[in-house]
Amino acid sequence: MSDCRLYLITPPAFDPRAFAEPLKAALGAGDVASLQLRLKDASADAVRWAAEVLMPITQAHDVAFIVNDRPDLAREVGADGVHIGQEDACYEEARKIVGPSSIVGVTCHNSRHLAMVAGEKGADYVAFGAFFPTNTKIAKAHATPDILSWWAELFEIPCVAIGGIRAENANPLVQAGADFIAVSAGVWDHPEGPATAVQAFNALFHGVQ
Ligand SMILES: Cc1ncc(COP(=O)(O)OP(=O)(O)O)c(N)n1
Ligand SMILES: Cc1ncsc1CCOP(=O)(O)O
Ligand SMILES: [Mg+2]
Repeated sequence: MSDCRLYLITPPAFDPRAFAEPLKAALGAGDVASLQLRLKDASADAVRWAAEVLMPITQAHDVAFIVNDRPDLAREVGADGVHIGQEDACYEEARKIVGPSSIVGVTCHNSRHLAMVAGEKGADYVAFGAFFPTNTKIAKAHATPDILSWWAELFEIPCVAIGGIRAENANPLVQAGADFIAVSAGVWDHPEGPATAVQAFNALFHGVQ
């Protein structure tokens, strides 16, 4: 059994009240560590409203709620943390806004250098990807599992694998030492529904030595 856990990313656009149902199904189906609210190009009010609807659900399941891109909104809505990319607020600014006890995660693409810099600054996790083709985002980089095994061997800070991951292709990433597998379409667009996808990921994590 591995210690790897699921890190869900919301679909790119959704109606919060309608999304509450698949979210409850996913979180009720098995272990999920966190949910990232990722609403690109949405207004601040849309992010606030989504957080208001979704956070009570994540809290009820003991799932961390992370806001993408916007440390200011993460703080305002009382999220557990923020995820920042290389073109978002810098680490220092994000940390200053969300405070010392909130989660700050940093995109590191396929770069060992970016990951070491983020870790040195105090990031709570580093994210590598994209590992597989994805329609969710035009990915800037392609990562391979060796960056996960390199990181896991040298550093204690958790690493996240992201990009086109489904239960069927995740095994090499789990084997390589990913602490979290970040997934959007692989859960929300699963042909048998999000609950089946969450179960399949957890079965994989439990089966890996
Ligand atoms: C867990 C996780 N990893 C990577 C990303 C990508 O962040 P970024 O590079 O800033 O791109 P956008 O997601 O903002 O389009 C992420 N969101 N989450
Ligand atoms: C946000 C992000 N960053 C790199 S790939 C990606 C998309 C993740 O979504 P999916 O799991 O649907 O590929
Ligand atoms: Mg970003």
